Amino acid sequence: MTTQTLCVCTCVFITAVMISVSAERSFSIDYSNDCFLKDEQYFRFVSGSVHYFRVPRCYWKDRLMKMYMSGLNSIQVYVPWNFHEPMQGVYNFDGDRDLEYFLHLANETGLLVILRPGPYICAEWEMGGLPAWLLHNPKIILRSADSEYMQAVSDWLAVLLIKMRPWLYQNGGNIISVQVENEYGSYFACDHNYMRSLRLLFRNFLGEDVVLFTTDGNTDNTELACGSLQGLYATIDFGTDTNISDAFLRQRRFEPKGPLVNSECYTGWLDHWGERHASVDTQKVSKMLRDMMSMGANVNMYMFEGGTNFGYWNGADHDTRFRPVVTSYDYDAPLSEAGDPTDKLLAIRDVIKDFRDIPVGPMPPPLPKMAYGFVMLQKIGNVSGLLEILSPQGPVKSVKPLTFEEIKQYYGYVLYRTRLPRDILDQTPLISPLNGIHDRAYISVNGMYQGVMERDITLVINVTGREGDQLDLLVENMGRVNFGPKINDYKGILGNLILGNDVLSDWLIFPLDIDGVIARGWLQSGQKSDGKDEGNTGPSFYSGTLKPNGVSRDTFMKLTGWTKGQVFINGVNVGRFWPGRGPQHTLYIPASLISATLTNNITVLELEQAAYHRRVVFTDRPQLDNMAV
Ligand SMILES: CCCCNC(=S)N1C[C@H](O)[C@@H](O)[C@@H](O)[C@H]1CO
Repeated sequence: MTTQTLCVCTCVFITAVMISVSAERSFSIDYSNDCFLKDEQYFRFVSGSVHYFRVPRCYWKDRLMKMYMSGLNSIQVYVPWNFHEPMQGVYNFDGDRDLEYFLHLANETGLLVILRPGPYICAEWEMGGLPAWLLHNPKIILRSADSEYMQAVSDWLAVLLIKMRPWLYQNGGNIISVQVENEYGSYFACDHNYMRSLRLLFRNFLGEDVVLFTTDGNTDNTELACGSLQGLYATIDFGTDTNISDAFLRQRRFEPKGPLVNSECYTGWLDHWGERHASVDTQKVSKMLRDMMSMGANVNMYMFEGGTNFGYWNGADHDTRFRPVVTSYDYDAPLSEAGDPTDKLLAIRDVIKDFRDIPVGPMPPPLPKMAYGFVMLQKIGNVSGLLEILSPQGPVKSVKPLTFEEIKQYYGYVLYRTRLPRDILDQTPLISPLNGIHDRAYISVNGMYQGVMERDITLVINVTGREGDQLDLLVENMGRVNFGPKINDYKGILGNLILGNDVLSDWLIFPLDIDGVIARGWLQSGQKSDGKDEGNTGPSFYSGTLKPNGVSRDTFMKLTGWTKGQVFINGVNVGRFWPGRGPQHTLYIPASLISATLTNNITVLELEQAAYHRRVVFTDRPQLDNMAV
């Protein structure tokens, strides 16, 4: 047989296989029998939400296996646009961002996937998943047919959805359906042209036979009226505080035929700093699940595994005031933040087993935890004194303050510096007249800490000083609003600051590469350490070492006596701490960040007042509750 003949035969064989595979695989809606069909057979999904972007890659299989052993046949997963396109036109799908590897693991575990690529996802994630670089144009209308927004959306979806197409069930993958936008009916714009444009893009990139759907809250019909669209199957979301029959009646008004679907059945709820820890009663969750499954409904439990808002990724809500979400996304979910099965999971599994066969075998046990004990930290220096390292390119000079977005830094911290225009020997108010501190500013005069200004809470602070003294405001982005009309959430100092009768001007604005500097190990204890205790010199870095003990285990870091800041473990930003506000009092540290053999570096950015004892402790249990610190 000639090579050419062999090649032709091979192509024919592969084509035949692909046709036979694709011919057998299909996922669709059966409007006659009000159900989904998988390969032309009745199918009901029992699903749980898990966010790969909130779980270290090394733990994805662990969480997926526990979800499978719980009796789920599907998972539901968002795709945060800002997680994958940090700068416009720059894409990252590596490591903890390797979505296709996550899909592969789900497939390997026997789990189908309900994909929710947004482009907006809400999810208590920074700006609801939208990239902050969209805000370069202050006139942009997010989540609308705005041409600049739609161009960016189209470019992003071209990258993502072309990647996703082979993963569709009918193409041999495990994605059974794809959500367009997210609770669009809850957004003020109600722009049907926007939804029509998205529908066209999704169809263009994914083909005509994928099940596309929408999800909307259902407190009243306006949400579904603005969020649904012909050609996208309308589904709803609700929790234990909703009457199930009433809810599905509202879905039926928009989908008179087809499967009943609750796309977000809330198993718990999110936590904001300074508020009581949210929890949802297990019995209520079990009963709601049983009732819905008895009706033949398709259910996705939001969340099944919540995970963690590592780094700066938490979002915020803003109704009456700015309410940033905590680092933990435990969500009181069936799997804890650390992936441990809870009583809620066991109760849910007991319900599911009455409706479908669940895998035989034990539920994987909680992963071992380690109480590594105390670590003493040493002060390295304050932010104001480390600018040469933290801001090597130097400041941006501007008569008036510029926002984070204007200097093209999107997350973390920026230092704003100016000089006092005159002697102010008496306590003089420093005011942000337009409530323009977004979100917290830590204020120092000549390196001596004065206090905090905070969005919506502390708009005035009294300072004193002499003409020409250095006034520093370290401004923190606490996370962009992820829900509602204020998601175009600019950060930094918005508008001018007034000191007494003076408008402060002639600013030096320092972008800070804190994460890069710490990841490169350029900030170690003993370096520029001032050693002596010269009072509170404002936001400062502290570091110490956790000696290896031959064991690398999950652990929880407790910062009793510290005030507020950021933790880095071996150069990785694990998130914010704020024990004085709570309800979160420990930070989850996955074992993947702890070396069993090398000395572990612990770096803390303390924004306000360090613990006098300079100690932190690594314990074997989390504390996310309303107990005193
Ligand atoms: C406090 C307002 C919360 C708004 N978000 C709501 S209703 N939710 C629906 C939203 O679709 C989902 O991404 C999550 O954000 C969920 C809450 O966990």
